Amino acid sequence: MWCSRMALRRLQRIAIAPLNIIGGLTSQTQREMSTLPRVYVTRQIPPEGLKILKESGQVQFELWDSDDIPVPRKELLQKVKGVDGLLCVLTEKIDAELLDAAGPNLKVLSTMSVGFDHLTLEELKKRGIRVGYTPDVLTDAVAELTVALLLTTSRRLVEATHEAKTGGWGTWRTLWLCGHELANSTVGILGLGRIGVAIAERLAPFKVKKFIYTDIAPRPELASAINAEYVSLDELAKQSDFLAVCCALSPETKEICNKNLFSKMKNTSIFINTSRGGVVNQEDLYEALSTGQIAGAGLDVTVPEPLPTSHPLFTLKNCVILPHIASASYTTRNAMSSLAANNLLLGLRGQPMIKELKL
Ligand SMILES: O=C(O)C(=O)CO
Repeated sequence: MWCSRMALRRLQRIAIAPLNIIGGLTSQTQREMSTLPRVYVTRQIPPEGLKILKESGQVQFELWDSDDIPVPRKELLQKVKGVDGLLCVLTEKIDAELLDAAGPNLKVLSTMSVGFDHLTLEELKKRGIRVGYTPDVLTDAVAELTVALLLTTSRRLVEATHEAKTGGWGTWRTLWLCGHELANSTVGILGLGRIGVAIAERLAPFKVKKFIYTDIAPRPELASAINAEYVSLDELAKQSDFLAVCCALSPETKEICNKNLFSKMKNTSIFINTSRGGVVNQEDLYEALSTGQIAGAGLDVTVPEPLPTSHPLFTLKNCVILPHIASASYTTRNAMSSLAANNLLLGLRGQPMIKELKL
């Protein structure tokens, strides 16, 4: 009895180590370890999530121990062989090839993201793999960043600091670096969900006159919280002084922001995207910005990511581009990693996850 408790304690300590340092254990502990579900983690996730996995004593896991470079596809296809669970981030494409490489043991996938356009859901469903994701915990951070990006773009802050630093700041001028203000404006939301509501709640104190939104269908419960009116996509384009894209990327929303939409927008409008780059046709956006069809764009997401520094959008003064940082606060990224770790562990125990996608 005493012996097996010791072994269990040792086992719990060892379970926190990446698989590749299992060697050197007694054969008894190795035998006990080998019965724990195997998990591959595709990124060095923030410490709170890692701690949950380590202290669970429930899994043996290996992780790609870097946050700077994603795991190379070839390595990933090797590492997933025979795993029971996979914890990934949004840079990993989870498709038929990867699921075939993993094989039939794989029962749970947990993504540390609210977006799931990197997952081939039909393939996961076909194989009976359960999927966890991380909504809600990032809503505040994404809404905050969206407001920051909107103001940065509409009040031309990047141009302004550049001018101040590089000698462009002459005398006080009456129309120099003028932008567009939120007071008395109409704000349009493309895709009204938790994040869209949180953005509107933060913008309302800026004396916005009206919120409008479009979606597949009206969403009265969410809309009533911000007193937003449901309109068609055309009306959204026509009426919005600020248009914030908050929809998920899907076959229906792919490049939904294109020439057709931009051509209906006002010349004074500001376009903001913190959802996914794929919802925008970037050539059409470049055209709209460079011809003055719209006044400015703030993008936290692009295709591809990273956007090559030689991309034409980087040449435009009226386009502010951020490197996909909407959820990047310490609190939020730790909360996302904890939720992803807990979803994974619950899934492997056959219990309901905290946040599980209905496939
Ligand atoms: O969670 C996501 O889907 C992101 O884009 C990162 O915040």
